[in-house]
Amino acid sequence: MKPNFNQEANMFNYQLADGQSVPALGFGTYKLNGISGVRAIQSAIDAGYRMIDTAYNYENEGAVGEAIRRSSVARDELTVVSKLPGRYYHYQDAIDHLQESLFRSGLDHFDLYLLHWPNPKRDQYVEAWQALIAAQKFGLVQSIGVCNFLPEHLDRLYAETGVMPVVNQIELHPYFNQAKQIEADAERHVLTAAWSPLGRASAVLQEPALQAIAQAHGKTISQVILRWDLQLGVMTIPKSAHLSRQKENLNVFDFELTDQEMAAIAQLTKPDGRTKGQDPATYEEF
Ligand SMILES: NC(=O)C1=CN([C@@H]2O[C@H](COP(=O)(O)OP(=O)(O)OC[C@H]3O[C@@H](n4cnc5c(N)ncnc54)[C@H](OP(=O)(O)O)[C@@H]3O)[C@@H](O)[C@H]2O)C=CC1
Ligand SMILES: O=C(O)C(=O)[C@@H](O)[C@H](O)C(=O)CO
Repeated sequence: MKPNFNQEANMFNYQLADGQSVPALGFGTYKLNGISGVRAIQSAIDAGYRMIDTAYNYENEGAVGEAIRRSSVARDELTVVSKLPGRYYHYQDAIDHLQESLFRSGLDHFDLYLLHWPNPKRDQYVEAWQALIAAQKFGLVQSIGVCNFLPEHLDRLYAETGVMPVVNQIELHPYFNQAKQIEADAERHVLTAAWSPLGRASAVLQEPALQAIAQAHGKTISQVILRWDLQLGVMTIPKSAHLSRQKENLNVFDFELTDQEMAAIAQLTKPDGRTKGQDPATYEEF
C-alpha cells in the first residue's frame, strides 16, 4: 500500500480498507508505564506523533489517556490503538475488557482495536473477532484488526464472519522482513504494521550494510529502517522513552531509499531473525 502525505500534520497516512485514514508512523508504548511513561508519551505527541499504540497487557492504557489529556493535541487528531489479550477471548469477556480499557484510558472509543495474538491451540480467536465486530457496531472502536495472524488465521476469520481485519500488526524489521506475510496481507486488503521495527534495539542497529546506507543519506540506521518500512508500504510504530530519539524517528520524510538500497536491505533477512522467537503458529500469549 502507498502512503499519502498529509501536509497539515507533516505525516504520511494510509487509507484502511474500511475508509479510515491512519498515520503511517506511530509511537510504540511497550514498557512505558507510570509517570515517566506519561511524560514520554506526552513528549512524543507534542513532538508530532499522531498515533499511539498501547495494549491491555502493557498496563499503560491509563498512562496513554493521561498523556493525551496533558498534550497540546486534541483527542480527535490522534489515532489511539489498543489490543485485547488472549485470556479475554470469550465473547462477553472481550466486550467487558474492551470497556475496561476505555475506562482506564478515559477515552470513549479506540480508533483501532486489535486481537493481540491468535493463540491457535486455544482456538478462541473467531469468538473474540465476533465481539470486535459487535464493538465496532456499538461505536466502541472505529476500525478492527489483528496482530500476529498468519494467512490461514485471516482466512478463517473471513470465512466464519464475513469480515476481514483491516490491519495485521506483526514483527517486522530488516532481520525478519516478512515479505510473504506482507504479500498475503495485501492480497486480502489488510495493511501490515511493523512491531519492533528497530528490532528492540538489538544487533540490527549495528548492521554494517545499514550503516553504509545511513551514511550515504546523512541519516541514522533507525531512520533508514523506518524509511524502509514506509517504502515497503507498511505502518511502523517505533518506541523510545527519549525525546531526542522520538524526534529522530519522526524525521524520515525528507529522503528516499533507492531501489538498490531497498534490495540490499531485503538481503538481510534471516529465517530465525525474530527477536524472541515468537512464531504465531506455536507461540501463545494470554
Ligand atoms: N502486537 C504485538 O504483538 C507487539 C506490538 N509491539 C508494539 O510495537 C512497539 C515497538 O516495538 P518495541 O518492541 O518497543 O521495539 P522497537 O523496535 O521500537 O525498539 C525500541 C528500542 O529501541 C530503542 N530506540 C528507539 N529509537 C532509537 C534510536 N533512534 N536509536 C537507538 N535506539 C533507539 C529504544 O530505547 P529508548 O526507549 O531508550 O530510546 C528501545 O530500547 C511496542 O512499543 C509496542 O507498542 C511490540 C511487540 C509486540
Ligand atoms: O509487546 C507485545 O505487544 C507483545 O505481544 C509481547 O509478546 C512482547 O512482544 C513480549 O516480548 C513479551 O515478552
